[in-house]
Amino acid sequence: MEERRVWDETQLRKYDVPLVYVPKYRYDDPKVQELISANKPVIITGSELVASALNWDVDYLKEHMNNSNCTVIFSKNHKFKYFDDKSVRPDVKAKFVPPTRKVGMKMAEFAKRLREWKKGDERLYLQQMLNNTVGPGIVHDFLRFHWDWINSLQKNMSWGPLTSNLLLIAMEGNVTPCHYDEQQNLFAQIRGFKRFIMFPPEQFECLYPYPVYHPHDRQSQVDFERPDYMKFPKFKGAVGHEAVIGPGDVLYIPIYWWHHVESLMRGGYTVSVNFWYKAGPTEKIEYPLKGYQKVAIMRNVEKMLLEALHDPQELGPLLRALVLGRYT
Ligand SMILES: CCC[C@@H](CC(=O)O)C(=O)C(=O)O
Ligand SMILES: [Zn+2]
Repeated sequence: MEERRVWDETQLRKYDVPLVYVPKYRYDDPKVQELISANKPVIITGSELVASALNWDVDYLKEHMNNSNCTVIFSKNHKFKYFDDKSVRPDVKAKFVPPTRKVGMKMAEFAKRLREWKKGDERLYLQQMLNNTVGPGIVHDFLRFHWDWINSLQKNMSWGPLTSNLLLIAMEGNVTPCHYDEQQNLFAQIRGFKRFIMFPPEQFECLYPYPVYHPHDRQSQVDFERPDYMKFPKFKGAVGHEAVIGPGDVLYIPIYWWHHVESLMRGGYTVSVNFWYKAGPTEKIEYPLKGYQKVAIMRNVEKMLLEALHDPQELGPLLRALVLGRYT
């Protein structure tokens, strides 16, 4: 049946990227397991995975997890580009300008800042791992997640262990720029609507990730709002897979798939919980290798060459000498 639209296209940001739609199926439809085992994205409805948390708004969370110290990210614009400057070399870190800043605060303070936010203020994005500092009310809701469904999925897909559940509370219009993760992800939407634009690992060449040693490792260098086609010409060839999810929906984001994520403009703040799983063991290696396996190989080659060469500036010339006129 035609579902009632509670959002419209004007709430989506416009990018110069052709899009195809991610399919949507009920959780008990065999297509869901078929797509997930093929590492393809799918919107899963009716799973009731986080039905016990559909009442998680900031007032309820303030009530039941106010002893937790939550990580809140501040940004001067709507983009929250992830960075990790802990593991980078001192010379790289010295040159790096972090695009956002992290502050620890209680849920009550976050709720207050959300309420009192006005145009021109830094935007906020709460990104906090659910841990044993949450109150008994949250534990109660968490224990009532539809674990037997997701545990059977984890087992059938021979995924590794669940590593974490991240609670995400974003202001309307917030954007997490395009990046990939090295974990399987079941992304559960609780409040508001989020839009994903995803690209398979095979489109690595269109998305130009930062060097592995950079704080923005795994993030695309392409600014979707103002793509630099001189520097990133192959971005013209990118084709995105679009999914818009709302309360009760779960989106499967396959490991190594690129994803740009935004909370719909004028849609109010959004609440989500993700489920990150380590990859399972690779059964039989089949040739030709899959896109994601080649990405993993390229990451290892970069790391090995950096280890051997020491100076990142030497990596380009060496790889050019290795490849140009010989493998091209
Ligand atoms: C820090 C994680 C943010 C999330 C995207 C989003 O909801 O803004 C994501 O990228 C993921 O779940 O992998
Ligand atoms: Zn991600």
